[in-house]
Amino acid sequence: MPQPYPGNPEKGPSRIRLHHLQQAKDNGEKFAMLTAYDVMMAEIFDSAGIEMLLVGDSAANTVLGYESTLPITLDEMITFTKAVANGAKRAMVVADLPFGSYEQSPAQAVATAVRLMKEGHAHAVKMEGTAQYAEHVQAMVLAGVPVIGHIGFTPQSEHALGGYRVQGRGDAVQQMKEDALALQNAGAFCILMEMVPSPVAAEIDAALAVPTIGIGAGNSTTGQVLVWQDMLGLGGRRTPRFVKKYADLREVVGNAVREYHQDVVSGSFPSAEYEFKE
Ligand SMILES: Nc1nc(=O)c2c([nH]1)NC[C@@H]1CN(c3ccc(C(=O)N[C@@H](CCC(=O)O)C(=O)O)cc3)CN21
Ligand SMILES: CC(C)C(=O)C(=O)O
Ligand SMILES: [Mg+2]
Repeated sequence: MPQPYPGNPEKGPSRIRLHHLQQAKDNGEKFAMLTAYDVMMAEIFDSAGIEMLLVGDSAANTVLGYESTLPITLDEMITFTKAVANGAKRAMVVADLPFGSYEQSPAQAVATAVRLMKEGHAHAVKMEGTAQYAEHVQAMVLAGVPVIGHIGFTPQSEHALGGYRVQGRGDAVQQMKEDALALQNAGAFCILMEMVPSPVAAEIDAALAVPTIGIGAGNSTTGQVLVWQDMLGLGGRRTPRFVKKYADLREVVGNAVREYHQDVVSGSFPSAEYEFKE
């Protein structure tokens, strides 16, 4: 992947587009995606060189506090997407199609994707689903919507899948490969695989012409994605095993806020430098 700023503002594309991601796959290079749900984190991730920002329906968990991704609405997703688009100068902004907003028909999927692009200013959408959703992908692509297919563990189907578990073991491998190929052939520009055994993800990546993104899918996918609150250690809840924790923001924020509280109750904040004079 061509490297952006920091330190290298001249080199690299001003906006990550589909062909840059395809080039990464073709050249054996990698790219990174992080979730984002608001403008400030979007700005930080964008300036740090993250190629793709995912406005995940994981906002249901990380922002709204639900136990699953099922309750988040399209209107809520549009609000978060707008905020992220406002902070993303270079990164491609991808929005999840939330549960219930696309399954009924290709037409419903198009209408939802159009709202995420027209009102949310997303550059692309991601849809959970198997080969049975190929027609949905085809209809969105025909309408000018770049689509990422999300296979493997698809959290919107947790109740159908029997909980949060690794997918694509044993007999399911061939089916998963066929799903990936069908979604690619329907026009998906990228396939995301969640909680898939690494050798299976590697095999599917090799079988596909388009780039892949992994989360809990090993090191052979073209790109990787993590939920930012997990990788920066903000989430207090148990984090999945595939998460590497790069910071402990829960501790950083907790300490700073405790200090502020202490300063206020002791009367040491605000001191003179924070006051307005007459
Ligand atoms: N904060 C957060 N991080 C995520 O990665 C994430 C979300 N939310 N919400 C939407 C989906 C749901 N995902 C998840 C959430 C939890 C596990 C999890 O608890 N995994 C355990 C158990 C796996 C098992 O039972 O086999 C693990 O140890 O990895 C996995 C994927 C990934 N996405
Ligand atoms: C975990 C990623 C892939 C996702 O779909 C989300 O954040 O909603
Ligand atoms: Mg999602």
